[in-house]
Amino acid sequence: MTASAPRVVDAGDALTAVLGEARRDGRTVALVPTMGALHDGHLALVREARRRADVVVVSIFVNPTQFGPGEDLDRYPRTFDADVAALTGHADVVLHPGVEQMYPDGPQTPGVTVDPGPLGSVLEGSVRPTHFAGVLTVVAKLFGLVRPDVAVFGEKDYQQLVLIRQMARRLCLGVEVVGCPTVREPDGLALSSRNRYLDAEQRGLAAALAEALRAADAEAAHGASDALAAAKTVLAARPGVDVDYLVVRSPDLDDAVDGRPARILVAAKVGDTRLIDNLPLDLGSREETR
Ligand SMILES: Nc1ncnc2c1ncn2[C@@H]1O[C@H](COP(=O)(O)OP(=O)(O)OP(=O)(O)O)[C@@H](O)[C@H]1O
Ligand SMILES: CC(C)(CO)[C@@H](O)C(=O)[O-]
Ligand code: BAL
Repeated sequence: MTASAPRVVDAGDALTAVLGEARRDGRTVALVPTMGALHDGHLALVREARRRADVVVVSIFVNPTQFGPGEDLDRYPRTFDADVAALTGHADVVLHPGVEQMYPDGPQTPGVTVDPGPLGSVLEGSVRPTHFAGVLTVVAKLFGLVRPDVAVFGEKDYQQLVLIRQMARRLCLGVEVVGCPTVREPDGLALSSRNRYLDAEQRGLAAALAEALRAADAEAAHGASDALAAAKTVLAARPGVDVDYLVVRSPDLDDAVDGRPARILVAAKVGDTRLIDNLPLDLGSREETR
């Protein structure tokens, strides 16, 4: 049997019709928001969506409001036909809205921007100050268009996942936000659409991010400072990796406490390409382990 291609719709009547039909039949709907240039990390989210709902909608929209001035909005990879082909047999609907449909009154419409609060200004937000307002606003709009029962996001963008969970809860959006573990290359590099910007030498250097996180994991039983020190040692040996931040935080991104689960998060530039990664850590405490 040949797998059927997903139905491609924009944010107009066809979307309303296809979702209305599903709802009438009592089927549940999962949404996987993406910016396209799909890879196996995205497909893992789509498979999780399939496990959790009857109808799987994947949105492909390169959202201008989450890119700051001088960022890569114009050169962000756009591979729509290949994306639809990759989703064949996996997704039911591809939502591909136009910018004017998502922002009918212009991208910076006063009164419709979601405020990410203090967590939006740290870590990624300290380097990309308007980024999370753009992400949360477009995700809220996608939730409004699709009204999903479940929405699936990757842990690769961990701060984004925490903020979207907060938004869904605080705005009572009635959607279950599910996080999926990061899918990696064999050397540990987290799959990312931006990896295609890397040349061969940079690609080699980029593996240092995951290597540093693994080194932290190996020391985690000794507590947060030993874990952090191990990761720093790895990154210090790679001068071509320009670290923006390397921190250990609680799963909610508050300060980490030894003896508890935590996350280590890293962001670095390799050439002109900014990469992020993170890993869960199970922190022991020095007193217990020494
Ligand atoms: N390696 C990965 N494993 C699991 N999920 C991922 C991975 N990469 C991206 N995702 C998730 O896919 C969703 C869509 O992300 P997006 O389209 O921005 O892809 P991306 O590869 O993260 O691109 P970018 O290079 O812009 O960061 C997000 O929820 C993101 O966290
Ligand atoms: C969630 C998202 C699709 C919103 O544009 C984007 O930030 C992404 O791809 O992670
Ligand atoms: N995956 C996060 C999207 C962004 O960096 O804009």
